[in-house]
Amino acid sequence: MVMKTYSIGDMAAHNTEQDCWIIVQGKVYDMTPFLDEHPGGKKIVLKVAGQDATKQFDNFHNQAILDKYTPKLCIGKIGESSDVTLTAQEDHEPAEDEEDTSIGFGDMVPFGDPAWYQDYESPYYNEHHREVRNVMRKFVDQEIMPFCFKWDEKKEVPKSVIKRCGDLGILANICGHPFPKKYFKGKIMDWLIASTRMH
Ligand code: HEM
Repeated sequence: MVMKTYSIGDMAAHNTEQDCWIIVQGKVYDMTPFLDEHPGGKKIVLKVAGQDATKQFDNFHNQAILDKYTPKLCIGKIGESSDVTLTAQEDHEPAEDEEDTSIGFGDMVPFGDPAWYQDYESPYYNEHHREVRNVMRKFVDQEIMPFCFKWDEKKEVPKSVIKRCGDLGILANICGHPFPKKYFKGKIMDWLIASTRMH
């Protein structure tokens, strides 16, 4: 069967929840009917609607998933002539001290997520949490996600990653309070101690 060819320019108009196309490995996928079923949630897909999401796809899935869903969702391919790239921003994460308010967290279903996902006012959810959340997200996006499938296949997480978690103060989370300070250092540790004092 001959595949319909689209240009990058055609993609831009299909960037909403009612009409959501993405490019993965040069092919065009109409995600609209699949958004509500997508196991990773619809919001993450909508972030890359109308764009080339190959990198994001590769971060979270393997080829078998693409092969399985191609007959159902693929509507064509990107034509040769499309020399413009409209790649979804990989480095979208906010700077350490900056909260990304462009989009919330979770599925944004009212009462479907914990209230703090959507950044509702809360006396308990404060700046410390937001800072820790930003650092954690950045760490996971940059240092965990790109490698997690490889580690999964090897059935082994490199020791250097555990050490890095220790250096960042993340390992302290599993120790509970009082934290064994001498083994942990870093900003997160300071925040954990500060927020524990506040509660
Ligand atoms: C052709 C397009 C896509 C299809 C068919 C698809 C399908 C799926 C499927 C079947 C899963 C469950 C995987 C599993 O259980 O192992 C999944 C999970 C997920 N997908 Fe997609 N997806 C697509 C595009 C995307 C894109 C573009 C993103 C990101 C921008 C994304 C983000 C995620 C995330 C975060 C998960 C959850 C991963 C996890 O829990 O380990 N997906 N997707």
